[in-house]
Formats: sequence, C-alpha cells, structure tokens
Amino acid sequence: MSSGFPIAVSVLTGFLGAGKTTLLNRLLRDPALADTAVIINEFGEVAIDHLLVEQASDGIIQLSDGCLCCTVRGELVDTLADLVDRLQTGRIARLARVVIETTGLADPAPVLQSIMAHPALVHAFRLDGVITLVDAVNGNATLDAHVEAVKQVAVADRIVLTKADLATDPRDVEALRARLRQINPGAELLDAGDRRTDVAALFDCGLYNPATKSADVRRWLGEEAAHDHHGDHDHGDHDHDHRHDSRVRSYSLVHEGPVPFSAIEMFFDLLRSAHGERLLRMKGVIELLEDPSRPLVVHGVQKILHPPARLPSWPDGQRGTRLVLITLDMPEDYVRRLFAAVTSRPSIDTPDRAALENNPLAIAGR
Ligand SMILES: Nc1nc2c(ncn2[C@@H]2O[C@H](COP(=O)(O)OP(=O)(O)OP(=O)(O)O)[C@@H](O)[C@H]2O)c(=O)[nH]1
Repeated sequence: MSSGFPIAVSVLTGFLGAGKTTLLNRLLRDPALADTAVIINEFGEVAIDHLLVEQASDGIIQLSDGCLCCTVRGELVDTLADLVDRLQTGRIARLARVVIETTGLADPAPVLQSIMAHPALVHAFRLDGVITLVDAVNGNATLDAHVEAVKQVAVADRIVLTKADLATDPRDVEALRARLRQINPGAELLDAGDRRTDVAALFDCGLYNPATKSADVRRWLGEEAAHDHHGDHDHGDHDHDHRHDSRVRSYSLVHEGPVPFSAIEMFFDLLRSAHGERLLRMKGVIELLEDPSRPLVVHGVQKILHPPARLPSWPDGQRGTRLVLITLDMPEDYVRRLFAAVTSRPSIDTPDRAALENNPLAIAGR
C-alpha cells in the first residue's frame, strides 16, 4: 500500500432531519476538506448515492461515473474499495478523507463494522471518528423513542447540537445537553450554530493518527476513567423515564502493571464471542508485558477489533491498561470478572487466567 494510506474515515450520523446534510454542506465549503469523498446513504432507497468530490482549482467536481445505486453494507464496502482502486490507478490524484453520511435511522455500529472488518479496506482506511448530530428541539423525544438514536450518541466522538436557535426554552436545551453528557461523557459536545464548530473541531478525533503517531488518549480515556460513568442516572430535576439510556452503559476497566498479549487476546475473544453485538464501542490503551514502553492502542466496534497501533511513548506519562467500553444490555459484572480473570486478579468464585486457558467457558456468558 502506497503513501497516502490509510485514509481517514469520518462517519456523520444523527436522527432523521437532525441537520446532517446542512452541516456537511457548510463544512465542504472549507478548503480543508478538499480531496474528500462523500458517501451519502439515503433513507428510503436502501441505497447509497455516492458523490465523489475531488479537489479542483474551482472547487468540488462530481466524477462523471460517480453515481451508483446499491444496497447498504456490501455496497459501502464496494464503494470504498472502488475509491482505493481509483487512487491506485491514478483516476483520483489524492484522497485525504472520506465522510460517510448515514441515514437518520441507521445504527452506526454496523456501518463502522463494515469499514473496520473488511480485509481489503482495513489497511486502506482508518476510522477517524463518529460525529453525531442531535436536534435540540426533538432530541429528547427521539432519544426516548428510538434506541438507535441513543446508540448514535453513545458511539460518538463529537456530538453536535443542532437547531438550538429554534428551541423556545433554553432550560430544555440544557437538560438535553446534560442527558447527552450522561450517555457519552467522553465525546466533545458542540453547537452547530457556533462558528467554532468547524472542520478542525469535528475531524481528526485522535483515536489514532498515524501521521503524528499519537492518540488523544487523555481525552477519551482520562475523562472516562475519572468518572467511571453509567448511563442510568436521574438528571436532577429533569426526571424523565429515559428507558433506552439505561440500556447503554459506558465504563472503564483499569489494570496497573503490564499484561501479556495472550491475556488481552483472550479477553477480547471471550468478550466478543459471548457479547459481540452488544459491544457498541471499545477503545483503550494497553501496557503489554512484551513491550511495556510503547502503549498499544486498540479500538473496536461490536465484534470487530481494528488492527492495534503502537504509540512511541505513553501520552500522559501514566502507564497501565485502561479500556473504555460502551455497551448495550451487556452485564457489566461479567465483563469486570472476565477482565479480572485474564489480568490474574482472581476474586471469589472467579477462575484465574490459568483456569480460563483450560476452560474458556468457566465464566458463563450471561
Ligand atoms: N433553524 C435551524 N434549522 C436547521 C438547522 N440545521 C438544519 N436545519 C434545517 O432542518 C432541516 C433538515 O436538515 P437536513 O440537513 O436535511 O437534515 P438531515 O439530517 O440531513 O436529514 P435526513 O437526511 O432526512 O435524515 C432543513 O430544513 C434544514 O434547513 C439549524 O441548526 N437551525
């Protein structure tokens, strides 16, 4: 794979009418998004209308053969593979970024999964981050009614509140902000009406940037680890029945001292085989016994684990293994016991790693 790879992929999601296209059109006027391909997944057609945009002196041009109709996931993969082919055959000179706008009803996890899982794409693309838009007027009701909307917020790296200008009561907007922070305390919460909500604020989320060999670990792990958050709290005086929120949980697992690669591998394998589809998102840094000075950055979506990357040094000087899990209906106790077992901190009635190696089913899946 030549230079220029892997290409950053950003996923833009948000419920029906949240303002995705409006924001995208605004962002695309920024020259910083030159050399960007936009893939739009329109609702209703179960199809992807993809519009390839290419840098030209006079702005954006649509490639003449750029429109295909196709089914969602397979064709998303085909579309991305086609982009790689165009680059390698010189039909596109440069491609710095891909933005995928999902349908409002989409559960973003399978979209992320199809990018991260495919062998042909895994080295060509890297997930930069998920940008989720939430409508300030309808957001609360949407989150109450649709678990997909809660998942969209839960997996976000950036949350953008739209239409705050249409809200009649600022207290409602504040309550919504509090709820969004509750569901996903690690994501930055931005306002669409704020001029600072620009390309720089929304892209390069820092999961892992091969160019700088860095990851914004402090932000996405530090905050989580500090709060060790659950999504099922009441919100003070706004005591709604947020039944979907409580199904989504975000919590961190911490282990001081290095762990062998085999233990981490076993943890992920058992977790994914027992509860893969409930693991919405996982990110973390790991201190490996085999190479403790270079942290291993891992991130995964459902059953898919992205190829781990190595950082040259510990970003905040703090060693140890820190994982953030965002889950839907997953028993936290099972995850904690499994983690304790593989990191060899046995607790009562919990087998240690040696026992697990002999019998991986020793910790029941549910
Ligand atoms: N007042 C106001 N209107 C907005 C804002 N953002 C979007 N809109 C309007 O909301 C409507 C829906 O916006 P779109 O950008 O089409 O929303 P979308 O999320 O792409 O919609 P779907 O693709 O159908 O899910 C349009 O009429 C926009 O002009 C905002 O911040 N303030």
